[in-house]
Parts: sequence; C-alpha cells; structure tokens
Amino acid sequence: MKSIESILFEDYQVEPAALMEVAGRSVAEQVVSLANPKTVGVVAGKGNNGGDALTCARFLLDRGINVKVFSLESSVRLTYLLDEGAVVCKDIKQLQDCDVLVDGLFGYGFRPPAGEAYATLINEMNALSLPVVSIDMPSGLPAEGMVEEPIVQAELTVFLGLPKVNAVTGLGLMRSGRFVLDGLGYGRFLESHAESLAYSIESTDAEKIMASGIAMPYHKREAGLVSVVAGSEHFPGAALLVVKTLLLMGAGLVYIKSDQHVEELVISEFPQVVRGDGPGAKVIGPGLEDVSLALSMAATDFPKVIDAGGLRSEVLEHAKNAVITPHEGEAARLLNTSVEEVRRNRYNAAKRLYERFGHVVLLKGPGTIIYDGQRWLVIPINEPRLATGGTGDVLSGLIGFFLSRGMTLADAAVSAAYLHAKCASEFSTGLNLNKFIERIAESWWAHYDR
Ligand SMILES: NC(=O)C1=CN([C@@H]2O[C@H](COP(=O)(O)OP(=O)(O)OC[C@H]3O[C@@H](n4cnc5c(N)ncnc54)[C@H](OP(=O)(O)O)[C@@H]3O)[C@@H](O)[C@H]2O)[C@@H](O)CC1
Ligand SMILES: [K+]
Repeated sequence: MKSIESILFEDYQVEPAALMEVAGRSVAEQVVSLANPKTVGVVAGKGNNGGDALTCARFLLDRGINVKVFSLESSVRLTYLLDEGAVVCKDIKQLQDCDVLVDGLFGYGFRPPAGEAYATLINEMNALSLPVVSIDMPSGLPAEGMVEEPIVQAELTVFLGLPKVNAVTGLGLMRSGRFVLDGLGYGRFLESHAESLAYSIESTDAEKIMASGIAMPYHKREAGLVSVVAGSEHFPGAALLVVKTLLLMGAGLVYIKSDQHVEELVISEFPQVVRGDGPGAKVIGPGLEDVSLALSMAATDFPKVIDAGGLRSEVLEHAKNAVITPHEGEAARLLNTSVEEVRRNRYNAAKRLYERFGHVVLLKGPGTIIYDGQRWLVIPINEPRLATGGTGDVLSGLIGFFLSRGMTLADAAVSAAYLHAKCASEFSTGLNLNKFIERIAESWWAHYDR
C-alpha cells in the first residue's frame, strides 16, 4: 500500500513546498488572531516543521511584525528572513521579550526520546511562560506510540492535514492546548485515505450516531428499560445520579437493585423506579461495594455498562455483552501495571484491556478513548470539569440509556462520552451535578424539536 504522502506527491503532483506555504500562512494567521503580537519568537528545527515555522515567520514579517528566530539550521528561508530584518537568537532566553512563541522544533518526524540537548531546549521554551502556538503538534510529542515528557505546552496547536493520534488524548491533548485543524486543502482526501485506526470524533459524527437513539415510543417499553445495580452505604448518591440521568434522558422504565437502604432512598426520591432487577440494559457498578451483586448481574446477555465497583477481574471475566469504563487508575489495576504506564500509551492500554477481557473499553481521561476491538474512537475534548466525583456515575447512566435504545456498545459509549464532555464544557463554573444532568438531558431532548 502506497503511503498517503506518496499518493499526494507522486500521483497528484502536489508540491511539498506549496503545502509548506499554505501551512506557514495558516499558522501566521492563527498567531495574529491569538495574540495580535508586536514581536514573535520563532523556534525552527531541522525538518519540515522548522520549514513551516520559517515560512510562517515570513508572513509575519510581511505584516510588519517583529520576528526573532532561533533556528537549528541555516537555510535560504532563514537568509531571506535576516535580509528582511528578522533577528537571529542563539539562546532561547533571548526570546523572553516576545509576545508569543511559534513552536516549529519537531512535527510528526520526531522520534523519542528527545535526548538531553533537545529536552533542555523544550524545557527552556516552557520556562519562558509565553503563549505558544505549536505547528502540527507540540514539540516532543511523537505522532504515535509512547508519550514522554518533556513536551512543549502549547496554548494553541495548528494540526496540519490531519490530527495526529497522540495529540487528541491524554498528555498529548493537554499539551496541545486548544487546537485548530487546517487540512491544507486536502483534509477530506487525507481523512478518507488515512490508514490510522484511531479516529477523532467530531461533533457531526457524534450527532449522527446519537440520532439512532431517538425513539418515538408508543409504550414505556419502547422508550428503554434499564436496571441499575449501584450505590452502597458509603456511596448512596451514585445510585441517585445514575437513576436521575436515566429518567431525565427519557428511559421508559428504571429498576434499582442495591442494598435495602439505597433502594428505599432511590424510590423516595424517584417514586416511578421499580425495585429489583428487570429486563433490558444494565448499569452495573457506580458506588457499588457488594461485588456479589455485580457478579450475579454481569453474566446476563443484556447489554450493559460496567463501571467503578464492578471493575474487578472476576466480574469482567464473567461478564457478557459489556462496555467497561475505567479511569486510568482502574485500568492500571486491571492490567496489573502502573498509572504512569497507562498514561504513556492510552491507546495500547485500551487495547490490552479489550484483549484481556473481551469487552468494549471506554478509557476515561482527557480525550476519552473507546476501543471496540477494531478501531479507537477518540473524543478529543479535555474537560477539567469532568475530573470530579460523580461525573462517572452520570456517564454510566448515559451509556445505559443509549444501550436501552438499541445502540451498539461502541455507539452508546461514543454518544455518552461526547454528550457528557460537550455539556460539561458549556459550564462557566465547576459542575453542579444536578444541573449537569439537566443540561445533558436538555441537549438530548433538543434533538426531538428539530
Ligand atoms: N508531509 C506533509 O504532507 C506536510 C508536512 N509538513 C510539515 O512537515 C512536518 C514533518 O516534517 P519532517 O518529516 O521533516 O519532520 P520534523 O517533524 O520536522 O522533524 C524531523 C527532524 O527532527 C529530527 N529528529 C527527530 N527526532 C529527533 C530526536 N529524538 N532528537 C533529535 N532530532 C530528532 C530529525 O532528524 P533526523 O532523525 O533526520 O536526524 C529531523 O531533522 C510536519 O509535522 C509538518 O509540520 C507541512 O509542511 C505541510 C505538509
Ligand atoms: K511543533
């Protein structure tokens, strides 16, 4: 199979230098709209990422913006800049007085580890504490594979052509900051020809998938049946959050199976809930301490989501037809490894969990990953508001709801993770979980009014 680049460059005779012009101009526009700078510092490495940076510098100079360049290599591009008044710096610290930094040290050609000299360079760039616009990827982040610090902390990253898989999840997503994608005029072509198995879910993809969960029920059974196995003496609220999510989303009938105290609490708050285990989708584990309950429910054929207290090897080995939703700590425990190891390669951790237990995996964290045995689907949202207690219970409720509407395990996980992250990012403060659930449900029900 020919590489996607050779198809572009050979078959369609696209000039790499022409792409660099489009890329350089695009980044320059982003720099101006981000910072409206008087002076820009440009860091250029030896490869084409550096070429993009020097091209960007030319567009900035041409707008009358002062440019200071730290370049690892001399080239005609650099000569032109110097002839036109750019200042060369031999030390990163000389860029301190700039308004913004353009990071063109490494792009997708970076191969870790950075080595001492480059690691120092990256640390020095970060120590300037300037807003950084990274070209294609924050330097130090490899496009694929193991992720290691140091990585440039960008405020904005301009993804060129396609988002690179490591830039949309975990540490890579955090270091990328906000991002924009410029397909350089070939975005659709690249997307349809890319061989990567990781796919970033855009809002249009998510809306399309979610639409399959819209029901016009004739009867409550058609609106979705869900049994919740959640809550315990220490975490009774988890059951309430799951049930509230299900009811507000529009589930037709909700059952609660837990200890007596939790069942009574849920029914006093939501009298329409039925005690015991019912038919239909299952939400197993939020706030659950009694593993035997999870064990007894996990082996049924009904589609189910297993979270928190249900995420035990003995439950998962036993379970059928499930999506499991670990955070990195739970993933590490299930894989018998460290959180750091999971974080270094989130894609691989999701895959290993699938191989170990055979369930669809939703790995939480910045840029949630869903792995269904064939492809990784990523929700490229880093939402700090979700790093709080109780949000996982809401997510489980959402997955259970979408499963009850007949979605596949992966589609239910994608729909839930997308809606969850999108609605969290609409808050201007931390999350009040009751309001969060209401916001999610309003967003969902708006589909019915279209
Ligand atoms: N092709 C396209 O469609 C388009 C591509 N475009 C741009 O090209 C970028 C990719 O460019 P690229 O392939 O030249 O690689 P790049 O990221 O600049 O880095 C390679 C340099 O880093 C070096 N190096 C690597 N690892 C290292 C390490 N650990 N420690 C030290 N050095 C290390 C490596 O050295 P070498 O290993 O060769 O000795 C080489 O010098 C891409 O991200 C985008 O910005 C756009 O212009 C438009 C369209
Ligand atoms: K870069």
